[in-house]
Amino acid sequence: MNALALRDAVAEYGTIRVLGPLSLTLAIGEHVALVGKSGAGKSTLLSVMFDHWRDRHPALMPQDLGLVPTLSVFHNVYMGGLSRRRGWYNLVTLVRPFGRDVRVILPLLERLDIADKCWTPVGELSGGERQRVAAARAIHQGGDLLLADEPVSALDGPLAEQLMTALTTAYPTAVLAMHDVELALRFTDRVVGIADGCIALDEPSHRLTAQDLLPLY
Ligand SMILES: Nc1ncnc2c1ncn2[C@@H]1O[C@H](COP(=O)(O)OP(=O)(O)OP(=O)(O)O)[C@@H](O)[C@H]1O
Repeated sequence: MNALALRDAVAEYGTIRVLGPLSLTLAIGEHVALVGKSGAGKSTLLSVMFDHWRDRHPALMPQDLGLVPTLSVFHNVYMGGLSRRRGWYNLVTLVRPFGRDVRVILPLLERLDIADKCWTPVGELSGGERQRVAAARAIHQGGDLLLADEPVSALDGPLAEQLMTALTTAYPTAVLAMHDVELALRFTDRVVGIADGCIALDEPSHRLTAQDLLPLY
């Protein structure tokens, strides 16, 4: 996979420009945090990346998670790999999952500390549990590139760290919008600060402290 580049990207809602023009190159193997205050344009930038790099089949973990509340945790995670199976196989799975898929998905749920909810409908889970299901689905999808919007916003402490570890280990290249700057600095290689839809800061994480990011807020 070659480097991923955006050149003079813009996004508008109606006649109002909310992003760009903005250029950014992402090296393969790089974990990048997008930081900035609410409304700065982080989600918009992630969706521009998703559209622009669609041919790389990025895994997307959207802010609203996009889970199906009536389906079980297992089935929501299984959906990450839907395109790998034939239609009939997916239909049978809806009624009676195959053992080989359970043997793949259950250990993933165990790693994220949510295996006990495997057969629970997602609509009955807490916000933090749902976030871990969405992360498991993104990991189950597999691929080279992850785009995640606030993937650990409903978690804190060890669970947030566990999820950040799982996501950054599963995906060699990732862009993660994050509001927890301490976590962003610890788990990513590079921080891109967004302000008013433009890049206000772009530095390797090891050169930054949380204090350096304060002017973005
Ligand atoms: N559907 C929409 N219609 C019109 N304006 C929108 C829409 N979605 C977002 N915006 C505007 O675009 C700008 C950027 O929003 P965006 O969601 O990208 O910010 P963000 O940095 O992700 O914020 P947050 O941290 O709160 O999620 C904001 O001014 C927002 O009001």
